This record gives sequence, C-alpha cells and structure tokens, in this order.
Amino acid sequence: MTVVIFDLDGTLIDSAPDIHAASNRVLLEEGFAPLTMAQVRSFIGKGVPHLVGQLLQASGEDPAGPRLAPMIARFAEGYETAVGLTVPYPGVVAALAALRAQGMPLGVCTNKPLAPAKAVLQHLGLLASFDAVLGGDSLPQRKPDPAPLFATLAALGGGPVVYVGDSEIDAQTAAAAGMPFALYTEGYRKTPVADLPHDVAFSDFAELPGIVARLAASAGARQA
Ligand SMILES: O=C(O)COP(=O)(O)O
Ligand SMILES: [Mg+2]
Repeated sequence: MTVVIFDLDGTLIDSAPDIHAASNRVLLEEGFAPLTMAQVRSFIGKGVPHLVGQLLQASGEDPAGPRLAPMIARFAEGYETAVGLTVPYPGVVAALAALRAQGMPLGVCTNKPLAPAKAVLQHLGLLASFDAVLGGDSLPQRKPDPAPLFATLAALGGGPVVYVGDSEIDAQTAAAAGMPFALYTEGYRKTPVADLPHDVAFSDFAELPGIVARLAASAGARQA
C-alpha cells in the first residue's frame, strides 16, 4: 500500500495569518514595528529559529545575535494557541478522506514544532487523519535533511511513498530522500514551479488521489 506524507504549512493548511499574527505580537513585545503578511509568509518553511532570525533581520537586527534565543522562546509561548485564523486549503479534507478510504497510511512531516503542529491539526479536526506526525523539533535534523522524511516513513511502516509539499525546502528534501514528489503550487513557494525539482505539480487537491495512484503505478513500474 502506498504511503502519503504531507508537509503542513502552505501545503495542507494556510497558516500564514496565524504565523503573521504571532510574529507581530512578538515584534511588538520586543519593541519592533510590525511586518506585512507577505514578508512573514516568505519566512515560513525552515522552522521557528529561521523564522525568528528573519523577523530580526527584517527589523534591522543581527539574525544570529543575542536577541535571537529569547525571541524564539517568546514566539514558542504563543504558538500552540495561534490556530484561529488557519484553514485547510480547498479540497484538503475531501482528499485526505479519499486517500484514507483506500487504506493508505498518511503522515505529516513538518518543520513546525510538534506541539503547535498537533494543536492546529486537532483544532481543524484533522489530527485523527494521520498515523504519524513529525515536527521540526522531533529529531536533531530538520528538512531539507531527509532524516525526518525517512523517520516519518518508518513510523508509517515503510513501503512505496509519495511526498506532498509546497516549498523549495520540500523539493530539496524529496530529492535528497529520492522520494516521488508532488508539488502543491498554491502555498508559500518563492521559486517558479519549473525551477523546482518535482514529479508532478498540482493546484487543486481534488487532483491528488489520481496523482498518488499515477505516481505509485510508475514507481512500481520502475521497480519491476
Ligand atoms: O514552520 C515552518 O517554518 C514550516 O513548516 P512546514 O515544514 O510545514 O512548511
Ligand atoms: Mg510548507
């Protein structure tokens, strides 16, 4: 049975409004001016330490300076409750149900820390759809290192796999892991689709069950 692993932010859920609000709360507390949604969205994908470093840099501060650690801690404080503005992308709920109805084990491999990742999935009623969830703090390595993807696959029992993600990081991670990659084009990617390695690109989750079936069939044909 094919296993499907998903990235979270920008792939299953549009969480940028909550991450923007959480970022501006911390910036305000630290005496900095708020940033725009577009700025904060462009910082999402490499986990919280990177995001907070980018918040500092955009505020004219050293992204690796002494303010980084306390600001990461402050950001983490409010992250689990920052769920109210987040929605699944259109068609996600139906696509997950269709894949589960076929008996496919589903997992999430995100650079978001595990606690807020589970909190937002729970808030949206999606946590029970997944047999494994790995966060950016679950292992010493985070994406684009392939280790978290391999660990998620192992937690799902292994087997043929399709990885679904929205960003440069996901494309790099899939390539490093040698896994078939479906690129969701409506997330937080900054690079043109043509410039990112991917097996298939899609903009509508209604296409995903068919894409998974096709990628699984061609992977099977490659192995045979
Ligand atoms: O929290 C982040 O920076 C990114 O999370 P993602 O890996 O689910 O896109
Ligand atoms: Mg993402």
